[in-house]
Amino acid sequence: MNFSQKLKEFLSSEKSFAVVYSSLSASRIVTEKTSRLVVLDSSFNPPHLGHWSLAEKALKFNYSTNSDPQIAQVDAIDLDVPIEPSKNVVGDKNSASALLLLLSVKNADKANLTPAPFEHRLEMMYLMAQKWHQVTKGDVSIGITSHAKFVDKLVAILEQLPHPAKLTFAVGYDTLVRILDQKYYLPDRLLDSLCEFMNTSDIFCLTRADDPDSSVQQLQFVDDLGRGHFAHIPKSWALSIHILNVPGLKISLVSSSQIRRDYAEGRNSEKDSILAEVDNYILKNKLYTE
Ligand SMILES: Nc1ncnc2c1ncn2[C@@H]1O[C@H](COP(=O)(O)OP(=O)(O)OP(=O)(O)O)[C@@H](O)[C@H]1O
Ligand SMILES: NC(=O)c1ccc[n+]([C@@H]2O[C@H](COP(=O)(O)O)[C@@H](O)[C@H]2O)c1
Repeated sequence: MNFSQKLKEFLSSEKSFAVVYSSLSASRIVTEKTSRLVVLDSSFNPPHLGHWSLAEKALKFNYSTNSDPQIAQVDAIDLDVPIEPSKNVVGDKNSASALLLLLSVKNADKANLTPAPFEHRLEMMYLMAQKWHQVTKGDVSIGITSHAKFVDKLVAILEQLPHPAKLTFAVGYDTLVRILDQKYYLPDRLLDSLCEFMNTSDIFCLTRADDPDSSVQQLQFVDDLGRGHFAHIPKSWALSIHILNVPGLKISLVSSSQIRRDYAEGRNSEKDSILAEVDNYILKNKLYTE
């Protein structure tokens, strides 16, 4: 797939969101049957199995009981052994959910960080999307946004949905904390800025093992939120935040920056953290060599 033209068109347009690929026909991201669209927003630099796992868990999650139907089973097996995409993530039960891989060309914190050009990232996202569709049989699309903040991403995506669907933003704990950080909304109040977002969409959050906060502290943060421990955050918002900790999940240690360092230093350790197709692409195109 050649994304250069689509990327060029997007960057030179006034648009803040565009769909550049979909497993559905006519670049549709949802159908009339889709009740939930899971949005995985990232700089995909490169896409890795931590992203895959986050999407997988967000799609499998039971939002009505606030639980992961497979967590008991996952606990019972040896989580230290395989790090591979698991099969049949999206079964019939979840057939009304779809995944949107969203490339952010602007970041709320990092200024113009482009170790791999956007064309390459889109190609790698496409490899992940193809694999996702092949393994899970689920609907998946790829979008680009120029919005850095989630509140703005939500509005831009909703504007282009041909059918109404609930949006669930799948994020790691480090991102959840930043979504709720007042500093991104100044001079406005967090309460005013996020109210609509929290009332209309969900956040699915996976704990991260590489975070300075322990998994217990990460779970506690959302628990405290629901108890109204933060004066500037309404406790009702916790109803829209679903946090999941999978004990021993090795993939929660993976990060794009670590993978880039591993490639630059010629280590082989990154192979366990990305799809083989993405690994081949990185090597073929000599990405992250310095
Ligand atoms: N291993 C992981 N487990 C859970 N969430 C993850 C994991 N890796 C990334 N995420 C989440 O995926 C989203 C997009 O991640 P991002 O592109 O920033 O990846 P990253 O690997 O953290 O990148 P970088 O190391 O360059 O900061 C963020 O919400 C992030 O918290
Ligand atoms: N308040 C917010 O909505 C907020 C804050 C920090 C990062 N972000 C976004 O989260 C995504 C992931 O960010 P990092 O790559 O910095 O982990 C990016 O799209 C970034 O712009 C949003």
